[in-house]
Amino acid sequence: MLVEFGEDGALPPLSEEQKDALASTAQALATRGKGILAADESTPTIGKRLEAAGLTNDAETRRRYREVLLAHPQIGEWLAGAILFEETLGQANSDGVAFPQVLKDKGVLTGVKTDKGLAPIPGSPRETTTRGMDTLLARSKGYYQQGARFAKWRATIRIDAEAGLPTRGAIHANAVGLARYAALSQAAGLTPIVEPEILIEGTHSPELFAEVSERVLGAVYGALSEAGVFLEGTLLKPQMIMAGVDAPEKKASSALTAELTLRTLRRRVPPAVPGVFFLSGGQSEEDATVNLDLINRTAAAEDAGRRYPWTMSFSFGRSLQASVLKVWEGKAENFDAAVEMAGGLAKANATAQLGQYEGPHPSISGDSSLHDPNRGWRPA
Ligand SMILES: O=P(O)(O)OC[C@H]1O[C@](O)(COP(=O)(O)O)[C@@H](O)[C@@H]1O
Repeated sequence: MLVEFGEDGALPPLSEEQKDALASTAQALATRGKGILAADESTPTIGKRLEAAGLTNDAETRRRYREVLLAHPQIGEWLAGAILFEETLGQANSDGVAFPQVLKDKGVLTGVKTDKGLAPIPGSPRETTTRGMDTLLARSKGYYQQGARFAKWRATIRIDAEAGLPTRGAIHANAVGLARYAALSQAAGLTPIVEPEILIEGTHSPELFAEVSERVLGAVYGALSEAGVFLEGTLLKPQMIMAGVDAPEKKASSALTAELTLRTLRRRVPPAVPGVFFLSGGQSEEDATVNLDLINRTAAAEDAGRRYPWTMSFSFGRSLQASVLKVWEGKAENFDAAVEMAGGLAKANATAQLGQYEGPHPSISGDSSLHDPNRGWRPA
């Protein structure tokens, strides 16, 4: 039975049964040797990618493309979950099987993007908060009925040291927003993935990226605590720590990324959280895999169980899709090859979760990336 608001409008505490269900979803998603496919791009975002590949951004093309991503028969060996956009939740594959059922049949949990995109903060328009809170509880209950068991909500933080960004106000507003989202998702039976994405756009050094990440994660876990969120029934989706895309020293080495990412997580993520699932953030497909692998190898060498209690895996969007889209080209005759590519990318990253990735990488080219400089706010 899902929670209703009390007469005073407040959320009653979760029952033990509700907590058990939320925690077991989080634990299933955090299964070692598996990760999460993020195929939840909103219509404008997927539109940019489809249009760049010469395809039309209509509902049927989006359905056919999502079918490619979810069709591999062994996908459940490498993916514990897949995050869908709400439109996809209500669509079916070409045999008429609803996508949540397609995933269930393969042992993959269905997730859903529950945010409604970004809006500029009045007075600091290069910073954003995330939209969709007013309808979140009702929508989340509906998504649960459609088969979703976990949710994702993306907040973004921009670094621009010269302009004084991020502001304290933006960090606070986004932390509180993520905490409210997490509490409402749990009330609806959905395990929340909390995503405070620190944008890669900018000239910042990896060290500044790490410093900002610590501030942001500190604020987020403080707000989750204030909101009474049950941490065992949550997951974190952060960015790996690296240089800004326009930094003079453009590419941080994988070793530095692993070191700073692990240090940041160690300092700020409570052990009660079962899993940390990195976003790919516009890295090339191969870089994302190599970095995930090195993070897990480094953690293992440092006594993973003691210092890093969470599963560290992937919740990649672009790094699991760029080559798939290139192979598919929207053509029926490329379906099988594109499905193989989707499976190959998922498998490579599942191996990297175990710190056992040896290559060669299945992507078309090492620089296959869908980096998009406008992933902060854009008009809806
Ligand atoms: O801008 P949108 O449409 O909300 O999409 C944001 C995308 O960012 C992610 O949160 C992370 O994706 P990447 O791995 O491509 O960085 C995806 O889950 C999601 O599809």
